[in-house]
Amino acid sequence: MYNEKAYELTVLPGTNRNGEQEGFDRIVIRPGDSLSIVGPTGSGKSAFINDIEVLAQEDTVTGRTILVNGEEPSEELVRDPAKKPIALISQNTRVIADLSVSRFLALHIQARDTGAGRLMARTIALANEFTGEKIAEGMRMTELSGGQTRSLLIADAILVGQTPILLLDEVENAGINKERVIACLREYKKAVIFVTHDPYIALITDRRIVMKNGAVSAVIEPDGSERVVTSTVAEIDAYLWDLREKIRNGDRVDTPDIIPANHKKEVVAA
Ligand SMILES: Nc1ncnc2c1ncn2[C@@H]1O[C@H](COP(=O)(O)OP(=O)(O)OP(=O)(O)O)[C@@H](O)[C@H]1O
Repeated sequence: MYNEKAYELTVLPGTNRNGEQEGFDRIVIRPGDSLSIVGPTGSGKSAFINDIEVLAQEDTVTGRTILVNGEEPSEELVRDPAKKPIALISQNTRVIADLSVSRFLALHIQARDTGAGRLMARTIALANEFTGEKIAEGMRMTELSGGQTRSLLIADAILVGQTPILLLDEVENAGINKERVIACLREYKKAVIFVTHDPYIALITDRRIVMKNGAVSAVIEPDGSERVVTSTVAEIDAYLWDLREKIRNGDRVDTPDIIPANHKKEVVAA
């Protein structure tokens, strides 16, 4: 089982779209780390996490190398899906097996042979912490909404697959509670890398990697200067989450103010 072994990934630089060397030395990703990958459309965000997903060895378009625990990964780690320490969940991830939620989880639990009791109920309960629309055991996998599917797959990767590294590609618009996902991944000591256009995710991750022209152009670590903005964005995000739920429920919305006035002043003063 993965959780018995900690995995550390090291990304070594490749080249940008003009074939020029990237300007970083190495990026090390440890258990419990959260990273976001930001940058304009076409800047190479997906290519970056694809390198991690395939454990690139200078054999992708970027020429990057990924080391696992400081070494070139074994063939088994790269090829065997049951051994691979990485799960990629994107906004396009769909489940095509026509199974109920409980059957899908039962098959995965059986395949992973975790032998832990109540794992199915715990996985569904965890998924339900991530999504606003509750998932029930008897629902068909193919009938789940995008948000429900992503929530269940993230919970499944954490509890059943016990995958140490999660790559989440633009899942923010999919109706999942990002804050809860990040807190949970920290709690379970998972490393998580978000490809994101969402300012809130970018601000609450431990590091943000900025992409330009196919290369990493900066690695930004919080230094406290963004603290006030982050807490304001948290409030806006919570407000929007609530608003979305109300509108989805068919309610009228009449909440007048998004941010308390004192907060606005702090932001202006910052
Ligand atoms: N270092 C690189 N060298 C050569 N080609 C690259 C490099 N990085 C990315 N590319 C190519 O550039 C194109 C755009 O990259 P990618 O899809 O990763 O961008 P993105 O930032 O994820 O875009 P979007 O936000 O639209 O999803 C792809 O065809 C990709 O293969």
